Amino acid sequence: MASSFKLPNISTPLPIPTRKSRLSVAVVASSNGSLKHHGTPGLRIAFQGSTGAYSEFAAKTACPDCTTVPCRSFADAITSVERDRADRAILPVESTLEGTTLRNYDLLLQHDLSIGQEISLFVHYCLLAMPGVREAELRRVISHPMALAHCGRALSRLGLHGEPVEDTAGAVEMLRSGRMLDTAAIASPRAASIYGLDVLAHGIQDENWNVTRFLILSKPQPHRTPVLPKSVNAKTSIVVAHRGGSMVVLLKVLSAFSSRSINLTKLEVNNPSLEGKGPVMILDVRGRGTLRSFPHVLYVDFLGTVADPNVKDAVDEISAFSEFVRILGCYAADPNVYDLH
Ligand SMILES: O=C(O)C(=O)C[C@]1(C(=O)O)C=C[C@@H](O)C=C1
Repeated sequence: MASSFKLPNISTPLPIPTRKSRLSVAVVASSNGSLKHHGTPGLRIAFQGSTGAYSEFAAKTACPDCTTVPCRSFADAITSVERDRADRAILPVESTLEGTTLRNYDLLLQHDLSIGQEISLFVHYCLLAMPGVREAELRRVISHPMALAHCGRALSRLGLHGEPVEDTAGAVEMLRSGRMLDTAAIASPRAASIYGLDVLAHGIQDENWNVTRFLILSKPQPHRTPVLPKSVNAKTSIVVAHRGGSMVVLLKVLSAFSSRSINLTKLEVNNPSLEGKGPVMILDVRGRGTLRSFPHVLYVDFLGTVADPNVKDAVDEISAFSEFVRILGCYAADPNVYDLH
């Protein structure tokens, strides 16, 4: 049965990224010029990893005055917000090299947090080693699995075996504390300077255009519609769950948006059964707060807010033919890609 669409839980809008943060972040893409820049001192943003992780840098770029809260896992970062140990959690959700990080989307779907902000970072990877260690002395490389995957060509060229650890900065910390002289880490130049390591090679990612998009999540504030400044382009993220053939639903979803001239910025089918995996679990935040399972879902991001009747009509139409629709958040679309210098 189709779920009826109601206005979603939407969090208070989060601070919009500054073009140049205290960390000397250079904005590479041009700003649309309409965003206001401000920070929220004292805001605590939970991230997965150790100080110096890319996620931490993304949080600091999005909100320069925030305090970052390191967590062991992305799930812990979410729990920190649920238990009021942090105000926000930041999750990487897609990268140009690997596509959508489905594991983090699963977390997003299984918890009652809303997306309040997005930020995209150029991710430049460096090969780091203990001071004085030369490339020829290296036997292995440790890093976050995503970083190892993004630097596959460099690893083969070096003839080095990659071993996954929790996060990029955690790998650097391990080198430092274990005084590992035969091991390198893949991490950011910022992590190298925080932990006092040498950078043996810069920009070792397989592709130059290596961008990771992060979402900043907060507890939803019930019955609040987004209060986004008029000058800001709003973006909404939804998940659409269905049981029938995903192609039919896909076409219907496209038609609901195209007939109203609503621009999509993301459209992805997640059908885990194709890889022999279990169903997608989604927390029904509007119903009994239970986890519901669906064989496949669509992730859709589009420009606009549900406060706009045209957008609301589109979502109502989708709700009428699908099994379940959840609004994941409505936030300021950020056209920039930020760079780490
Ligand atoms: O390990 C880190 O530094 C992270 O912030 C995590 C993470 C990820 O999970 O994708 C973030 C961005 C980079 O693509 C590599 C790793």
